[in-house]
Amino acid sequence: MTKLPDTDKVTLMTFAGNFRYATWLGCVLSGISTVIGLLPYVYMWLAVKTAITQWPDVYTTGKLVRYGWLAVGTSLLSMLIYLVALLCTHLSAFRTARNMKTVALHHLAKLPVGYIRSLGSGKIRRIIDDGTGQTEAYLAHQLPDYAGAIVTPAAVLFLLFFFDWRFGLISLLPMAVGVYFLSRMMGPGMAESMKQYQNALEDMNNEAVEYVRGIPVVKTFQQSIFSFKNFHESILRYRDWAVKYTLSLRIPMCAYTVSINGIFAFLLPAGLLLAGEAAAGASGLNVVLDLIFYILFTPVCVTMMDKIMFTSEHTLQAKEALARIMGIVNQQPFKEPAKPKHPKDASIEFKDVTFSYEDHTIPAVNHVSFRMPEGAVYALVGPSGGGKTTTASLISRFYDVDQGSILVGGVDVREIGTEELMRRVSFVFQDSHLFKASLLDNIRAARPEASSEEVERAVKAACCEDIIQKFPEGLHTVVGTKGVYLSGGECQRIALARAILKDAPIVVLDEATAFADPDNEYQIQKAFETLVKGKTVLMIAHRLSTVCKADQILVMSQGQVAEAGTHDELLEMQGLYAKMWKDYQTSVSWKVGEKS
Ligand SMILES: Nc1ncnc2c1ncn2[C@@H]1O[C@H](COP(=O)(O)OP(=O)(O)OP(=O)(O)O)[C@@H](O)[C@H]1O
Repeated sequence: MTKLPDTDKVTLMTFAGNFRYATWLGCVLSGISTVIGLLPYVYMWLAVKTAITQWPDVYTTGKLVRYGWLAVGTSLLSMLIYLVALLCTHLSAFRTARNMKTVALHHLAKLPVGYIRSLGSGKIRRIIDDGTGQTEAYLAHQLPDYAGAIVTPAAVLFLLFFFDWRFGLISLLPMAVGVYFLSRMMGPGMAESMKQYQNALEDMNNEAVEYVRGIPVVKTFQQSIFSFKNFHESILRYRDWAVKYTLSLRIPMCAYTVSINGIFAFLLPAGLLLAGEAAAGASGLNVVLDLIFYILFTPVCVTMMDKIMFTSEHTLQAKEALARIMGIVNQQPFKEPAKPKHPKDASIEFKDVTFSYEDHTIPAVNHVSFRMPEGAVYALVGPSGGGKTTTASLISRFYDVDQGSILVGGVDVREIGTEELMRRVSFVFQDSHLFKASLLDNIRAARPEASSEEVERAVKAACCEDIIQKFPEGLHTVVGTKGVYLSGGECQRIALARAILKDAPIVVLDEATAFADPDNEYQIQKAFETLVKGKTVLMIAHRLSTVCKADQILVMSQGQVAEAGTHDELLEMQGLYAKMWKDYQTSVSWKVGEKS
């Protein structure tokens, strides 16, 4: 895909590229097919007329049979043209959806991790996956149908007035009333309703994902009602919206349906009246024959109006889906420096850093300053919600600071090119994610150009050999398929192999041993020692035993560094750390079943 034009000029056809001609061709063909599709009604009526007027010598002129075949032929021709039309629109629709997805996903990869987290995976999936699906269905089916539906009125009007203008006028009257109510339903309020509809669905998606992710916790703690609350509330919000929306459409929808389906109620009495006036003879018969035509033909008008109504709704849905995808595409990635600078070493310095999450008034990190020389091991500890994870994530620019600056190797992280910054920092998260790919590819994600030998060395250094040996396909085993699942601790060891392969000079570790059993923890510690050798390490830990040997321990509380020093210095201070240490000692000495 070439570069996108300005946002207000972006339409679905922008993503179709040259395939837009296929869409236009499909729409024109659909219009032609619809007009040809009206002819069978005319031929059927001509056949009926022939049968009545030439009775009993119906077959002598051969007209009846000819009209019959013409009705079948035009009907088949209309279907064939429609088939070709759909073929064209499908080709373009698939291409458009693919391009939209590619553009959105490529752009998403450039956006700050913080933005992606704030959006939530349920919402992202709905916007990109469902949004492109909606536009695909719209371009493939609804747009050609719409093209047919808007071409039809001209032909319909012509036919309505061609046979008997009086019946034409009578048929048109209820249709005009229908159009009036249709326009009331499709007004500007409808666009707003579509927005609310998408919002409610996205909310429900996010909450559903959160709920499913939390099911193990729900089951363990028997908290079904409590944990279902958010999901339940999002369903209730959707229900309220749906009920309000349905009620608001109740009157115009009923009036619309009654008027367009009520054409017969006008036609029949008018037909009787006009036939009565024309009295007996040829003109009376003509009126009856014309009436038959209108009775045959007006259901086509009803179908046409319905198509216009439903397509208008789908047009708004597709527009809204495009707007939401463009919302992601227009999100600016962090500005790349015009002249990127290169860090001179692997030191880290926080200079009076303050950061608040969007829509939060209390800063998660509040005037934090510290300096880590190259090769130092620092630990972040402190009560939950103290700001440890946020502090660590600011180093790799998951978010940009509000005040102050973070220097890596003496250079502000905003002046380092994103790729270089990513190369210099390895992040091992609490819940290390493995892709649904082979173990080899999972480890190689850190450095795609790494050879198999380098991956094997990393596997050995991260003590992952036992994991690999468990599977007959070894490193080529695909995670997440055919019952191949790894425990939390095993995932972390693979993540450590990934980080070892990356060999970045700075390592940020978030709760690396949190999910591990004793055996895994031992292996993780061994892998961890290999990983951090000669590196600058910032480690977040709850288990204080793992941070005793750190060069500096920063105790974070309410977004600030409350205390800093070595383990011994902090114990001497008799402050927050000393209290945490005492609590920790008590907790490790607990024995199950022992009375305190
Ligand atoms: N994505 C987010 N959006 C809004 N607020 C957040 C977000 N992540 C964290 N916070 C808030 O920022 C504050 C600091 O959170 P942070 O996760 O950094 O603390 P922490 O010390 O790492 O906690 P824990 O030890 O429980 O992981 C908390 O008040 C938390 O509620």
